[in-house]
Amino acid sequence: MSEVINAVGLAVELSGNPILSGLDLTAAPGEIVAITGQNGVGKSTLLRCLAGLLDPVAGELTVMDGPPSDEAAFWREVALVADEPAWYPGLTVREHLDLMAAVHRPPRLTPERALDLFDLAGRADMAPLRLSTGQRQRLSLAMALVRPSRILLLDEPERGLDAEFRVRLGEILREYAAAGGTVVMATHDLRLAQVPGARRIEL
Ligand SMILES: Nc1ncnc2c1ncn2[C@@H]1O[C@H](COP(=O)(O)OP(=O)(O)OP(=O)(O)O)[C@@H](O)[C@H]1O
Repeated sequence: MSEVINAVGLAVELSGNPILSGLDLTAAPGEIVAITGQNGVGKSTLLRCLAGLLDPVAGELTVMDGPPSDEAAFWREVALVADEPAWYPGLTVREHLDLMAAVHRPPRLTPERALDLFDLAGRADMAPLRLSTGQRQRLSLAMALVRPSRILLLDEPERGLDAEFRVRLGEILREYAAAGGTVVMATHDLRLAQVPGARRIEL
């Protein structure tokens, strides 16, 4: 199986301070890689690097066919859920999902299926800003999962989620990987990091 992410000897600095050094990481289609470690160890920094939002100062990094780049062609294959997205004013929860399904063809999930899977059916006609924190996080994840992608990058996807939904999230990620996708997530949830089939990397 050929890897879709390959980092060798990666080093990253922020404002001249070394954050990561000598980091090796691989991820193949069908894999879930869970990056764990203490606050400030560099998990989000690593994800930003994999997303092409931050350039390493040393090492080799390949994501799919080359170095990651913050360009439309790259983002067509890569879905990132990190900070809360900017919600479109005037669009409901359902319409945010409709938008994803209309733009990214063919959608992985219909908006109706996503509303069910992410327990948002009862909130479909509300504006996202009227949702609770955990419901907004579920909408962020649902929008990423409606789109087709090869790589899913998640920064603390468990943020705001209740214990029951965290278990479901593990199942959703397993399904994504079983269909050939690659998940790389930074997490503080050790149960999520140990979802069957996940490989854990402690920074
Ligand atoms: N602009 C910056 N300049 C210098 N250092 C920074 C900058 N931004 C972040 N850092 C430092 O980089 C380190 C790594 O931050 P990062 O957010 O990647 O950690 P993390 O492992 O994701 O932490 P957490 O578990 O708290 O989310 C931290 O020590 C942080 O203080």
